Formats: sequence, structure tokens, C-alpha cells
Amino acid sequence: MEGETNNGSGVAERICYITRVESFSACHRLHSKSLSDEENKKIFGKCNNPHGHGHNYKVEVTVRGKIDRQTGMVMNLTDLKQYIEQAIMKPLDHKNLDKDVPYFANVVSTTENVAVYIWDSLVHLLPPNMLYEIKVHETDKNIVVYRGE
Ligand SMILES: Nc1nc2c(c(=O)[nH]1)N=C([C@H](O)[C@H](O)COP(=O)(O)OP(=O)(O)OP(=O)(O)O)CN2
Ligand SMILES: [Zn+2]
Repeated sequence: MEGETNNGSGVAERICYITRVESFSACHRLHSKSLSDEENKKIFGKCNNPHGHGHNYKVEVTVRGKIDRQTGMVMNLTDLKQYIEQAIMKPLDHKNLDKDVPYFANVVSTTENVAVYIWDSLVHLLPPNMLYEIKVHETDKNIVVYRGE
């Protein structure tokens, strides 16, 4: 059957995807240091406002793996919650992304780059090859997916 692998003992193993959702609030300004003020204004428009603006971001973290026969879990969602706390909530929640998060000092705080930041932070905490996808909702209408490519 599709999605099954064999663990060598003839017993089929099932691959499953599990997702945990968290929300954080942050402000930012879209501004590139490698562009002139005029170019920034032209490209980013209202999002280049010098005083910034805020979002209630929603992040979906998806992990892929085998369902462990003994525990019935791909991984314990309580553990995933703690990794998310460490990699997303502590550094980003109620922060000015551009000023409080060193990563964004020279990286434009687009949702694409927020997704990459979250991937790079989480991938080191999770067991190897388990992180599958980061989906960031900047607004209800603007959604970015990053799969580590
Ligand atoms: N490729 C990207 N484009 C834009 C990003 C981004 O991260 N990646 N971000 C923004 C702004 O940060 C902005 O805050 C988006 O706001 P806005 O366009 O107002 O959001 P909505 O589309 O949800 O609002 P409506 O006005 O209701 O359409 C811009 N571009
Ligand atoms: Zn924005």
C-alpha cells in the first residue's frame, strides 16, 4: 500500500504527518538596506512606512515520520509544543522583528524570510529529517509555505 514501508520484519510501517498550530504577534517594516529610500517606497508601498505595522501571525509546523508501534505517535505533540516555544514564541512573540531579532538586521522581514527563519531554528531542535513544512499566515489572505528547499 502507498505510504507504507517495511521495517525488515515483514511488518508494515505507516508514515504520518502531524501539525501543531501557534500564533504570535509582531511588528515589522518591509525595507531593504540594499535599495534606496525611493526604491523601497516603490516596491513595498504602505509596508515601508517608517514606523512599521503589526500582524497576528499564525504558524503551522508539520512533522513527518513513522508511527511508532509502541507509542502510536510520530512524535509527542507535547515535545513539539516545547520546541515551538523555544524556536518561535520566545524569539518572535511581541517583538519588533527588525529590531529585536538579530537575523532580520540585514534580512527583509517578509513572510517568506520569517518561514525560513522558523525552519532554520526548528530543524536543529527536532530529530533528523522530521521537519516537513512551515506554513506562515501573515494575514488571513497572505500565506507562505516553506519546505526547506
Ligand atoms: N511576497 C510578499 N509580499 C508581501 C509581504 C510578504 O511578506 N511577502 N508582506 C506584505 C506586508 O507585510 C503587508 O503587511 C501585507 O498587508 P496587506 O496587503 O494589507 O494584507 P492583506 O492582503 O491581508 O490585506 P487586504 O488589504 O485586506 O488585502 C506585503 N507584501
Ligand atoms: Zn506586514
